[in-house]
Amino acid sequence: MKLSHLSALLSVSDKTGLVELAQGLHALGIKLLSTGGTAKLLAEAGLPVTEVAEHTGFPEMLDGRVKTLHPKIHGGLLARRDVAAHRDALSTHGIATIDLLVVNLYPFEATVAKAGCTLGDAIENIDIGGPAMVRSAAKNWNDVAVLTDAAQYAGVLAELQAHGAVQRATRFALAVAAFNRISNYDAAISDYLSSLELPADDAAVPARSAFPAQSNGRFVKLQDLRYGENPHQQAALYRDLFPAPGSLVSAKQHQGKELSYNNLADADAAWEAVKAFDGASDGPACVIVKHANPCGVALGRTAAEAYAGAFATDPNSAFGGIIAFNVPVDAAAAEAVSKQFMEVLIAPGYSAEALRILAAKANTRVLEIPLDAVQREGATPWARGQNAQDVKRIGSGLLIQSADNAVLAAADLKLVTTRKPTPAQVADLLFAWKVAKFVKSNAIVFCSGGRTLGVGAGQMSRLDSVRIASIKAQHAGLSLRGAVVASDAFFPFRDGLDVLADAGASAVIQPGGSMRDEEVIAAADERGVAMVFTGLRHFRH
Ligand SMILES: NC(=O)c1ncn([C@@H]2O[C@H](COP(=O)(O)O)[C@@H](O)[C@H]2O)c1NC=O
Repeated sequence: MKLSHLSALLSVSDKTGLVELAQGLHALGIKLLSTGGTAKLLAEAGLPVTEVAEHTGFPEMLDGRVKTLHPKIHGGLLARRDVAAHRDALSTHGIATIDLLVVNLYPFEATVAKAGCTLGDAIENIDIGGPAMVRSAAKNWNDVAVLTDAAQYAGVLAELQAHGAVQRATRFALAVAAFNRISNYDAAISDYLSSLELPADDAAVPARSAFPAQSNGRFVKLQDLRYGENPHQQAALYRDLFPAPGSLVSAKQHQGKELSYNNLADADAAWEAVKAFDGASDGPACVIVKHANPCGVALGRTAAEAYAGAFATDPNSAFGGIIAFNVPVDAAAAEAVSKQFMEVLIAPGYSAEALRILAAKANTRVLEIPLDAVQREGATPWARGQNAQDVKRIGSGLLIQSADNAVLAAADLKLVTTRKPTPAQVADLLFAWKVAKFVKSNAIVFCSGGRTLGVGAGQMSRLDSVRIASIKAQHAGLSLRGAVVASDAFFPFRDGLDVLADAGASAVIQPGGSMRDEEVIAAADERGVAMVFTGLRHFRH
């Protein structure tokens, strides 16, 4: 097929797949027009290409700041082929139409992500001519196909080969993708510039705030949801433009009903909590979540053992829960969880046998989220598979904070009582503290032997959370004798300490910092309870 009346303008920073695309276009008879570096590459590949400078009669200038900003380019992209006056204007001024635009932009995002990026480097990587052409072509999508991503090349080439033209629906989709790309590009520029402190000169690396003067959220829709938190609310699921490895939005669903809004919210709570335990160093962990709170968390030698511990904490609440593991689910774990009704099961993997067993629970949503790309010791929260920031919507506003990614070690604990916790108690205190972080405030978590025994969540009074946690343990038939307790924030009075000591607790972990710390420490000493302070609070609202 010869499409010799068509011409394509190619101007790309990232040259991936470019030669193959240009070869395909050339084979169809499409004329190639290109900017300096791109033209050079095409010419080296033996393709006949006209340089933009030759086409416009104007040299590229100002270190490439002006290359394609010319009426011969923008006229060729913007002219409506169905309007006689546009066609006349083109012929009066000797402007040829451009039917296909292939552009990707200077790598601004990658440049500013590098440590040591100077203000000057950042500014030089703001592409001007590229986005201008993309806008022109995308506005005139009825007549021009605009490609802004190498992933689009093969499909467009195949359409040209099959139909001799790019289909209308494809041109529209390409235009939408093009506007999304330049909108994301401009948002990245705005984020960068509005977050920095102007340095003395352009050769300096500017200091940047994590909270830019304008926040430009960039999210991509994954799916519409049947409804929101309640059936009268509409909802959809979005992912970050660049999701962190091991995050819920990258889940593969093996089976089960469509995920609902509440399923996703609870699944995220369960997954983030179980991921806090490293399968390699902590061993298998299982978290069961109901209404965004863990109702059971346990470690075990196997996934099945971890599940048994988590389930035993609160079998009533576990019904219809979300179950998450930090290690692959084997047949034994699949058999074990299959005995209960669960909404969602999440794990980094499943054995073939486990998937076969779970298939019998056809409605259960079974999600797989690989954890291999997560770097436990990664330099950034993103590399560690965590959000760097938390965002909460308030009336006409947002609250943005750095995420609560703090992790505590035994060496960080401050002993405040005469009685010292044993090494086994210290391990349990750290386990309880990790769990408390994922429980809504006021959070109280009784634990022993690497498993929860009673969880008090979301109460307006800390004392009530202690009472509820101990009552729940009683209902589950679990003794709290010798248990350890984590409190997400300090005890304001000794009463909470007294209730947990009455329940049988022998060691407590809490931030400290109350006006009445002395009173609470005295109560612990009086009751023979060992207590450590973390100096760190884990409020979760
Ligand atoms: N200044 C211009 O008129 C201009 N026109 C196109 N560009 C960009 O130049 C790049 C390609 O340059 P080259 O073909 O020289 O390697 C592309 O990323 C394209 O978006 C421009 N560069 C910057 O604005």
